[in-house]
Amino acid sequence: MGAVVSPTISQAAFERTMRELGEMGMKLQSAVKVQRLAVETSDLSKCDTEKVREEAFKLRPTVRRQPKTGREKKTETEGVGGLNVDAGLDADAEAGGDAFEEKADAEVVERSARRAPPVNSDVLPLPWKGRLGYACLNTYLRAANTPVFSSRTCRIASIIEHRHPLQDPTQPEHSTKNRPDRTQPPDVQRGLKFVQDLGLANAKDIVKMLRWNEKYGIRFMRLSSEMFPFASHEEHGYKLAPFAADVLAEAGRVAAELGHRLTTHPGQYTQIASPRREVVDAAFRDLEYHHEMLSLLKLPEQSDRDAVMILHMGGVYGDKAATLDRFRQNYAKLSDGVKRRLVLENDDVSWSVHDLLPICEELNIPLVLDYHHHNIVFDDSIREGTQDIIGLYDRIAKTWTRKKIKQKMHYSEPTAEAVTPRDRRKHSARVKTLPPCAPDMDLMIEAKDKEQAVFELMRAFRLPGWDLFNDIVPYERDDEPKKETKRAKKADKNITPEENGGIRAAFLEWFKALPGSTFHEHIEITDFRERNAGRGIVALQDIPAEAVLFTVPRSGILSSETSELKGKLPEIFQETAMEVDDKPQQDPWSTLIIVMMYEYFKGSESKWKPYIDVLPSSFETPMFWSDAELDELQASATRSKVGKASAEEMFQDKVLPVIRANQHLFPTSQTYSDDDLIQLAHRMGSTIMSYSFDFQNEDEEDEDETEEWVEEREAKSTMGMVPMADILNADAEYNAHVNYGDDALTVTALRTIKAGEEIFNYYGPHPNSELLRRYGYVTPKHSRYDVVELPWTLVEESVAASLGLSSEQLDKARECLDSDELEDTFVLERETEEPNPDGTLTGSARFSEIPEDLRDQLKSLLKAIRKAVPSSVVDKRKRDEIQHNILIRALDALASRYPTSISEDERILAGNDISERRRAAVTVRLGEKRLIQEAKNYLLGLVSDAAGADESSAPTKKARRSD
Ligand SMILES: C[S@@+](CC[C@H](N)C(=O)[O-])C[C@H]1O[C@@H](n2cnc3c(N)ncnc32)[C@H](O)[C@@H]1O
Repeated sequence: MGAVVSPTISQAAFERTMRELGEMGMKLQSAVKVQRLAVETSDLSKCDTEKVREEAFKLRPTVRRQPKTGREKKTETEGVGGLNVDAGLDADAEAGGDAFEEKADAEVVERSARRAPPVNSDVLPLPWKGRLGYACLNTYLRAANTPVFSSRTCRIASIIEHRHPLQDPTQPEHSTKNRPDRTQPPDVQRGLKFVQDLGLANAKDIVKMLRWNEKYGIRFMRLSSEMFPFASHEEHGYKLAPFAADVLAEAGRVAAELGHRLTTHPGQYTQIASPRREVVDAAFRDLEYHHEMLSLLKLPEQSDRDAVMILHMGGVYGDKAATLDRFRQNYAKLSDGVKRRLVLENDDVSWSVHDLLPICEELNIPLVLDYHHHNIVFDDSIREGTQDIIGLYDRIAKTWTRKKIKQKMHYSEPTAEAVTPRDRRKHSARVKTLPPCAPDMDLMIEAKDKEQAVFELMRAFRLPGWDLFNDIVPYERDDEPKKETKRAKKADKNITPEENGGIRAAFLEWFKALPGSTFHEHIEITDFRERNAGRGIVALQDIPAEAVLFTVPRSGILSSETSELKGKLPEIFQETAMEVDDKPQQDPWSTLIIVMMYEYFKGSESKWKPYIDVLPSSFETPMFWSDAELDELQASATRSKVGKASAEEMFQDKVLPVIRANQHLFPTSQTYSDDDLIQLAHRMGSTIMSYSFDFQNEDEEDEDETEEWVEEREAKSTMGMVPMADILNADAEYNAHVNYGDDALTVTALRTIKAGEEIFNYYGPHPNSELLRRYGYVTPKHSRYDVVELPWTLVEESVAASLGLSSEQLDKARECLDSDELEDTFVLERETEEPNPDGTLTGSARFSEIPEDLRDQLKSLLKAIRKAVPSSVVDKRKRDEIQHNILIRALDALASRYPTSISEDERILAGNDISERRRAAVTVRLGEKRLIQEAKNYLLGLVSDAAGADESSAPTKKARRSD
């Protein structure tokens, strides 16, 4: 028995420990950051900060991603409420993996200690007379209050989106308040200007970096290849001269004035020896782009010659000789300008110094020696280290001097514990020594800490300039706590692009592998965190109406029908489980939560693991707000609908007992406290709220049902999680539709979807308050559906005040009414049209009617008052007017429950420094106040119309009388 039980327990305990270690790792990481502030006091020989940092990263739990969708009863596309899920599962798995690898790691470190140093030479190039440089990014300036950097970029979809004018073109763009307005006609030039402006901002920052470098003794820098985003793209590319010549010339002027060297390094995909035509074409375009950028710097002759473009040979494509031949042929076709600047660099996979030197000599191409790469790809007949190439130094130098270009080299070091070539490809954050190069070399330090790595080297060897940066603190500055806090919060809430990309790619791959799934080739999952909308799906090319965007097989839906838990715990899924009295009755919510927790605890054993990984773990719904945040909703009825306590009661009654009683089915759950399990249930519940769909069970479909999808969802419908369909965001104007088929759900385009457009589902005609409650976001387009709840007590108070009744008189009148029939609240809303069949909206929304049930109930009360308090009887002809005035007074009372006015709220929303939650709360309460105002204006209109009618009828009567 023990042998069976204990592994489970130790595994569970282990996972828990690893989770805690993850948290410690985070703490360690921040501690390390703080330590790193003290560059001045760092002692390289004692403290390997890089190793500590690497360890901290290894232990860091994977973070999470963004909120999700919802569902709406009357619409067929029923996404449920939304949340942010995280990759907590992933984190656990990874952390577990790390621990299992601990032993192996120890071995690795030991072997590493035995390994020859990467630079096994006695030569130290001292006294140093050369230039040390860093590549592309200055970490200190990047983190400044106004960041300075040259790699602002965007996605192609953003270029396409920015072909449309901003909602308010007179104002700057804002991530939520002033976006491109897709209802306006697109203009290619506008999109082009958008991306070119990014490039200009990048290029303008070169001067700032140069001046900063100069101040601290750095005179060598690589320019970012991302300077002008997509400039070499086949379709979206552009020339630089027409718009960037001046800015680049200014950068070049400053570089020349200060004697700084500028170089570039086109990316790894720029390969002119590829057997694929399109790769070579793209490489040619990219090299021309880099050449144009460097030429527009208008550098003095020697500096211009030194402004080289470093290129790798690229792949081997199965045949080194053939690849070299292709290189020769294509090199011959390059423009003279490109040829002048082109330099080849040995890489860390295939092309060693020994491979490249001959072709460089043959074609008159300088060879840049990268020590780090060389120590991975070296001539193993000799040995690792620099000994095999020191003899080649002269030949390498000649490849430069014969073109009258100042030689440069690259230097970096592998991370401390790296042994295998794969491990060693990772550059360390800083470097500890100088390579055995000539002391006047231009040496590019390729280390993650960029300029900080250069400083550390300067300080370690007291290189010229080492005393200049005493007064500067590295990039983790403590003079910007606010900014850093804000950023850290965002990073915590949303996973990093890398993590996101990995999880997203794994999910897409998983989805495509589901039998029966399809995914249109012209759509892609996209990151919309910049506008707080998590992920979504966009069209990459125009997609015609009715095209199938993707298909989700029913077997891929996660529900109580598809999860194997149904077979393992049939009792909770039987219909009787909903009916037996002595146990709490399960319901579709509780069963789906249990199913999701089952799949969660299964971890990598779950069929849905890649899907669960992309679900959210944190949420913006009011369920997770603090009291202070909820207070911002003021008098909105939303506040009373959050339902946290009732949700927790349900988890206690229905979810926890099932998990506790079946721990073998929920491995590791025994290491969770009740509170932990409740938190997990919250997470699953909120995910279901904003992501799930309602759909009819296959075996319960009406035999005669000929419609493909189901309009009305009856009691037998099931809630399920529909991968991919729930990646779609929603909009009041939507362009996609979910069709419920027997075997699959298909999502089709309702109208032509233009390239760059987001694909939107429809959650239903929800007011912003409901969008917030279920999905955690609000949007101006849904304000047409806003509602406000008028409590009946306010109407009664208004009646008493208007008619001068005492509370006893009101009570007496109330006794004449059947209290069971009385409604507590009435919902006021605007009259608005349904969306058109193609998902667009026409017409406006306006308040045009007092709800009939409110009118009837008020009439009944007034009637009862007439009966109970005959002295209060008013002129019959005035009854309508009195009713209207009673309602106006009630609305005033309702409005007065909101402490701020409409204009104050508008001012708050117009401000920039407002958190997303506050913005959402203010939007909700403002929408309600506006509706109250509109309803009041409507009633005032009725009153004044009636007065006008009275006036116009009065003289007639008088006239009649005088007759
Ligand atoms: C079904 S999910 C949609 C996919 C989700 N964006 C994601 O990252 O997984 C529903 C959630 O997406 C977000 N969402 C959907 N439509 C949105 C919109 N128009 N604006 C902002 N957020 C939106 C909300 O957080 C909502 O709870």
